[in-house]
Amino acid sequence: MTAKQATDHNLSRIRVGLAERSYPIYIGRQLFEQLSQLLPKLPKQICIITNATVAAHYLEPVLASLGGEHTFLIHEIEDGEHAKSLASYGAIMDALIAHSFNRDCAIIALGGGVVGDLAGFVAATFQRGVDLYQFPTTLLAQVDSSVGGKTAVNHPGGKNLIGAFYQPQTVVISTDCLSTLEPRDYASGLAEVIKYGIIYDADFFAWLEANKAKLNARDSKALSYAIQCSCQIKADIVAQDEREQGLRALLNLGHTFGHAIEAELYEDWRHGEAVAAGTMIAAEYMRQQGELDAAAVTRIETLLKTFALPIRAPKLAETRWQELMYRDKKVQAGALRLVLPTAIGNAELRTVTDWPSVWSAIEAMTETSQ
Ligand SMILES: NC(=O)c1ccc[n+]([C@@H]2O[C@H](COP(=O)([O-])OP(=O)(O)OC[C@H]3O[C@@H](n4cnc5c(N)ncnc54)[C@H](O)[C@@H]3O)[C@@H](O)[C@H]2O)c1
Ligand SMILES: O=C(O)C(=O)C[C@@H](O)[C@H](O)[C@H](O)COP(=O)(O)O
Ligand SMILES: [Zn+2]
Repeated sequence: MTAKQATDHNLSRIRVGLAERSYPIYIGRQLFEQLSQLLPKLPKQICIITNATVAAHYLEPVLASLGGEHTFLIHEIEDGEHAKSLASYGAIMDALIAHSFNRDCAIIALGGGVVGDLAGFVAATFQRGVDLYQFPTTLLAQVDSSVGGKTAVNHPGGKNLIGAFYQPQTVVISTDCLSTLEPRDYASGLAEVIKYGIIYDADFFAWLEANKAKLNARDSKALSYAIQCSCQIKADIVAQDEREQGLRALLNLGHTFGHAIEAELYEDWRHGEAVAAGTMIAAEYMRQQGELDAAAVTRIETLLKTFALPIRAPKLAETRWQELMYRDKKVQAGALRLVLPTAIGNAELRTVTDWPSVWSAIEAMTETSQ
């Protein structure tokens, strides 16, 4: 049965077209119940990486729909950003080896971005690479982390410092998962959705503004549209620049600041929350440079606030900001490179050597300055 014949009429399919290999993203309702129709025949050995929170809701339908002819290794990691670690990675490798998993096994990531990034790095490196399937269950993972092949674990020194580009075979987005998501995790995903509007698509940004009430109410049609647009934009960008030589860096809007916040306060800040505060600093920087009009900054702030996302950064010492931001993967020849919005719908990657101007924007956008 092909995707088009699958039982859910709302099913849509986006292709991530890469030079070496393309893959589909399926988006629809109750897709975890239709896996045998959507996916090619999977190998006998399947390792599902998940956590207890997600497993309680979605493991059973996934197992039932994949069928009984497989040998399953279910590996649950701890819940939280701290689990995106080399220790978790090592524990999964130990389990795969202890259970005699071979190179023809498949890894399924069932969970949010933490599970997806970690499972992706496992798949990229176990026996030099095995098939990876992404089943994202948070909004953030559905619109961003499951697509495009960035896999990673964190290091105490910073976010995503150890990882690989490794594309999945298929991404299956079952949108009903979002009904069980905590409000802060839902909003965190919306921060990455808003990012796409700012960097790439002014019409999409305006649509988000017009549909904010529906999105706040998790209206399924509005959500489905937002997920499809987000995945399409990400697929377009990744298809043009898989390894982040240029264009793809735009997906990092707000992240040089956001990753610094997360590295310092990951127990308290969700990824999307840190990205939201970081986006405001980037926008304020451009306003201070006279390159983004105040009305655009206000539109970004208003939309982020609508979803209860933080629009101000926590107070950190200037030296700590510098130390953390200069660990960013975009740093080149010792210089910061920041993604900076020039208008709603457009952003540029710029080398910035004038630290005082960056600090001025950070200071203006810190909590105490409200
Ligand atoms: N690879 C990429 O391109 C990329 C892109 C964006 C973010 N990321 C990474 O993703 C991570 C953040 O992902 P996240 O926001 O999904 O966080 P997460 O994976 O920690 O999930 C958030 C919370 O939601 C719970 N959860 C997951 N699905 C659920 C569901 N359907 N119902 C109820 N609870 C559910 C999780 O157990 C967790 O407690 C960060 O590490 C970030 O760096 C990666
Ligand atoms: O896919 C990308 O490219 C992104 O930058 C998406 C980001 O939302 C994501 O948080 C990513 O993991 C950040 O990448 P990093 O290279 O800064 O670690
Ligand atoms: Zn991100």
